[in-house]
Amino acid sequence: MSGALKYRSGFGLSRLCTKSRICGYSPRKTCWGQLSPASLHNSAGLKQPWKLLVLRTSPYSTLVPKTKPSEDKSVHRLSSICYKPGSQTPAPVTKEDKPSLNAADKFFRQRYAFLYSASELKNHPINVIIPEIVILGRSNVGKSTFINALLGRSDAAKVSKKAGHTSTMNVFGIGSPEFINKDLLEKGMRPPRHGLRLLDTPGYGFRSHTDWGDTIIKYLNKRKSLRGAVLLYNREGDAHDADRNVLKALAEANCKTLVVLTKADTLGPSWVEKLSQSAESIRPELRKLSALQENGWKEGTGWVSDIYAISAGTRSSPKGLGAGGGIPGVRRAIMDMAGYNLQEKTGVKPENIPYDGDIVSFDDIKWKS
Ligand SMILES: Nc1nc2c(ncn2[C@@H]2O[C@H](COP(=O)(O)OP(=O)(O)OP(=O)(O)O)[C@@H](O)[C@H]2O)c(=O)[nH]1
Ligand SMILES: [Mg+2]
Repeated sequence: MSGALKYRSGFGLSRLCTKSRICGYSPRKTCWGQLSPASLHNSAGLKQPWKLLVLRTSPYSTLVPKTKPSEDKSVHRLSSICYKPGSQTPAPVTKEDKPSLNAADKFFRQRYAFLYSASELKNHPINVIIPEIVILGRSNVGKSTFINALLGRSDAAKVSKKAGHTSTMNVFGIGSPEFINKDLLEKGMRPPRHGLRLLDTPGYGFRSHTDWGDTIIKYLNKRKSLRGAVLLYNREGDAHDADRNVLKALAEANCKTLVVLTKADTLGPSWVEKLSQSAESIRPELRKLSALQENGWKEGTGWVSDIYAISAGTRSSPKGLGAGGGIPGVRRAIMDMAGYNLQEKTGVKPENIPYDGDIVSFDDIKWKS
């Protein structure tokens, strides 16, 4: 990721504003289920997502209560379950890790707002400056639960035992916008209210719809503010054809990819070995895929070689895992993918360095699907 602009923060964050991604678009219809296309509705059951957007982007203060009754305090603040290549045990959290884990923790918990639901690419409002991270995975793998855990809450995204619950792309704004380069805002544009956007998506596979997949594939290829994808695998890490198709789509779109194994708590006392086996089985697939790409989607640059694990949806976990285990490490990895530099020393005042990269175009809203 080439950085042209750098801000320094007051509490240990800085953001690298990157040049826009350029990627080809080839429509595919192989992902997101085999069910017959249904007429798409947004999460409130309305057929006009734009109206929903207007209704739900009410002033920020009404979206985030001052008291946080549902704040989930079960996640240990600085835990991380990260399997580095060749290692059979998770990398220990060291003293040096703590400031960056802490900074990511603050950023994610600081503020959030539900912004809008979109069932088609053209329903996504223009966003030229706030980095976006999309969460992908099979139906029921735990995407919505994962978003709640990242935010340190239990009620932001709707969770269900029933597969296929999330049926639109639901977008959350999080963190402070203080490191975003506001120079890129055109006259009349609203200043950013968040530092990052997270997108919950409908799952693929069981009870999914082809239309959902088409929309997401278009989003991966066209959205210039997209900085990366978190691909959730179930705990066994067993890749289905649907997972492979999505990985291929990410590779072809040259979208930076972070793999996270979910539901680690269900693995029992030998979770360390089982997760290690999963990580070791996923990496060769990623390597095989990146060998076929000529667009730069390689280990390290195209996909993150560290594989993370989490147990997001439960308070009781096997020994050593901890309730909500691993979430803080993933928060930091997401911020890294989004272009934030968490290694900066704290207490440094913001500093502007002129942007010399491409100006991100304004065209998101004009695309027709
Ligand atoms: N034990 C355990 N259960 C989890 C975990 N994460 C999610 N779940 C459960 O898995 C089920 C599905 O979770 P969701 O977050 O709704 O899954 P999803 O991927 O958003 O599902 P769709 O929106 O249908 O694609 C729910 O019953 C969650 O409580 C986890 O880490 N551990
Ligand atoms: Mg969901």
